[in-house]
Amino acid sequence: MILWKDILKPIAAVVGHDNSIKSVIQKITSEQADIAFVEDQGVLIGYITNSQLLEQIDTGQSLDEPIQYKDDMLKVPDSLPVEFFHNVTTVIGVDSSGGVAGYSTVKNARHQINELQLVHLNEIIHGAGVGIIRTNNLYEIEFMNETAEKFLGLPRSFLLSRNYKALLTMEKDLKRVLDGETLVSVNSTINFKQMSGNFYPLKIEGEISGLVHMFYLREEFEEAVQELDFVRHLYSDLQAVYDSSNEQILVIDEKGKILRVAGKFLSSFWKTKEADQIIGKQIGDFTRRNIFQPNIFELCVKQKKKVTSIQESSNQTRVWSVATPVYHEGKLEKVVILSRDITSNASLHAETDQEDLNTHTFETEKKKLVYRSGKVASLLSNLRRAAKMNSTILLEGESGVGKEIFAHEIHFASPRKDCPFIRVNCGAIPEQLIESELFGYEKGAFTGADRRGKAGLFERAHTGTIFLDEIGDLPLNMQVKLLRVIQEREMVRIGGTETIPIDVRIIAATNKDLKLMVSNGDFREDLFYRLNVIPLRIPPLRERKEDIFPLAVYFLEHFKRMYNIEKSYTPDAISVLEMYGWPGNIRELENIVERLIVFSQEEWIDREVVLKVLYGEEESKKKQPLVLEMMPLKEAVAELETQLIELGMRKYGTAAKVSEILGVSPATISRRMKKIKK
Ligand SMILES: Nc1ncnc2c1ncn2[C@@H]1O[C@H](COP(=O)(O)OP(=O)(O)OP(=O)(O)O)[C@@H](O)[C@H]1O
Repeated sequence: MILWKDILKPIAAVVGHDNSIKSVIQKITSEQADIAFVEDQGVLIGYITNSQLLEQIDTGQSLDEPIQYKDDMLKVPDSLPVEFFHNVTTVIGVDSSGGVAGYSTVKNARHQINELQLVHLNEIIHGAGVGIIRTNNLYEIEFMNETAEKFLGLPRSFLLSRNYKALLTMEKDLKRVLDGETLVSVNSTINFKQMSGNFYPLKIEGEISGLVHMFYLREEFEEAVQELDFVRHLYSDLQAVYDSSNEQILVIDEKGKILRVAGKFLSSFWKTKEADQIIGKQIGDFTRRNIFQPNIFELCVKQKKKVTSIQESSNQTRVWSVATPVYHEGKLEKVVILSRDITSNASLHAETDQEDLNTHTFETEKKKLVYRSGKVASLLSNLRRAAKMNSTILLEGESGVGKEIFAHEIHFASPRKDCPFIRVNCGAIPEQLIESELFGYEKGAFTGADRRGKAGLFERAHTGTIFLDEIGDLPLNMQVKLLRVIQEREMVRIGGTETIPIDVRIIAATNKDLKLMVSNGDFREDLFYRLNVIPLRIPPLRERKEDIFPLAVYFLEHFKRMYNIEKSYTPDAISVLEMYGWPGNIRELENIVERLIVFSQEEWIDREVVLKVLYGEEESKKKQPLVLEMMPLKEAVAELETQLIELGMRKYGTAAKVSEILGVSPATISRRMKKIKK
């Protein structure tokens, strides 16, 4: 609100009501005023301006004649807001003590109000990026805001009072504005800056007193348009990238609703054909229905940071996912999840194995054999001794104990180590192919055969080692043929006549009881005795528990490298692994470690997750100790005692403390410990 006192000017010249024109002109000139106020006995009764004096002279009056002053004047308290009154041209402001505080013409008051309103308007639109320039009706710049200053790159001190019309280059005549026209969307240039904006005539009391130019810089606007264009192109480029990407890109809102899917849609993971079918659904519904685990969105929201995890679906599709939270002004807005199918890597691995198995390429790379137990150490020393000789070795052991890896050890410890090592999985080759695979064929031997003929595995293993895995699965007719090769050390290709000498070291392996098979008539006795020259039994993992920890760490390292993530076991987790019975032996341990990586959501693989993975959700909730296999009671009690003492020693370090906790004498603990060490 504008008050009169804000705009009042001081009264410079006061004259008497009977003063001559001449004396008033002298008074106004000496005071450098353009208005003189008329008084009578100390009271202001009117006013006279330069132009009124000139009018009087114009009518032929002599300079000595008294002035003809005007009295359309009103006295108002100076603390009141400015308002305009009918038939009043000049206002005298009176202060609180009744004295004259100053004057203002109505025209000046309107002008001032306009000015202040413009300042006000500038404040309101400040930041909107609009330049404002106001001129008087001589085009002289009287007001400009900071944006105008910034846009034009010229300081206010330079521009104020300058002729805007002279500075401005534009396609329309600025005079039209002063004639009352509004010009909309006019391009103009000043100081090499291109502007676009509107020109408005500024009216005060119906009279045009100047113009207002409101504008923005064209380059800024065009930049914005270009930016928009760029974003549009970027979007279509990205769409193309997404479509050819191997990754699935998922955008989820802060509440877990799937907003968008781009890139490769992993349909088998979702168990859904089309990406459209998951849009709008809650991600949590999928994990609740166990379509896959874990809910990486939830992990990301909880941890408020980027998280990585392997997600596994109920149909064994595994994806490696990275979830990134997107924040806007400190608030979670969405989560973007990139997922890559790693099932294909795994099956690729299996396929290569399969291929090895079918084509039986040379497997010369030695696999690392990890162990810590005395049992494996002594087995290895026997095995290496046997390796030096050429005798046939029969490896016996449960499935998954690592028979192949021990066969490798034999080969690499033998004089044949630089020659081929050929693995034949007797159980995996179709019966009708087994003969041609083992012994090869001559060209044209049978329909579908390679025209050039093919060497069999025995030929390819010449001078090296042939590892006949799952020998118990070899069909009886093939057992006869194998026996002949072993006895005669020579063979003939299918369809061929030439005998080929064979110099191979045979290692056979089985997880079946071959003796029992012999007595059942399923395995030839003569072949059994030919193979069973040096039998070596590989103990199951439960009989060499000391190997569990180094193997678990070895596989964890392997998967950490494979998936490029960081995880470690807690000591309790290891204890649980060591207590487990491992019916599937090392192969099972390997699989379990991979699953632990999938299911552990933190960087630590803890006891709970191990229990869950090993025994399932329900079993894992049972109180320890867990007895999941049948065993003689005496053995079970001894096992429990051993585990309690070992756990106690790991936890408390001294026999005294352990005895206190277990409620037995320290002597009992020492005795048991001696027994354990044996
Ligand atoms: N001591 C070990 N150190 C490192 N890896 C091992 C060890 N023993 C076994 N493995 C690994 O465990 C897995 C199972 O081993 P392997 O295939 O040799 O078992 P197997 O006894 O031949 O089983 P099958 O019943 O199929 O004959 C393989 O990946 C193997 O590399």
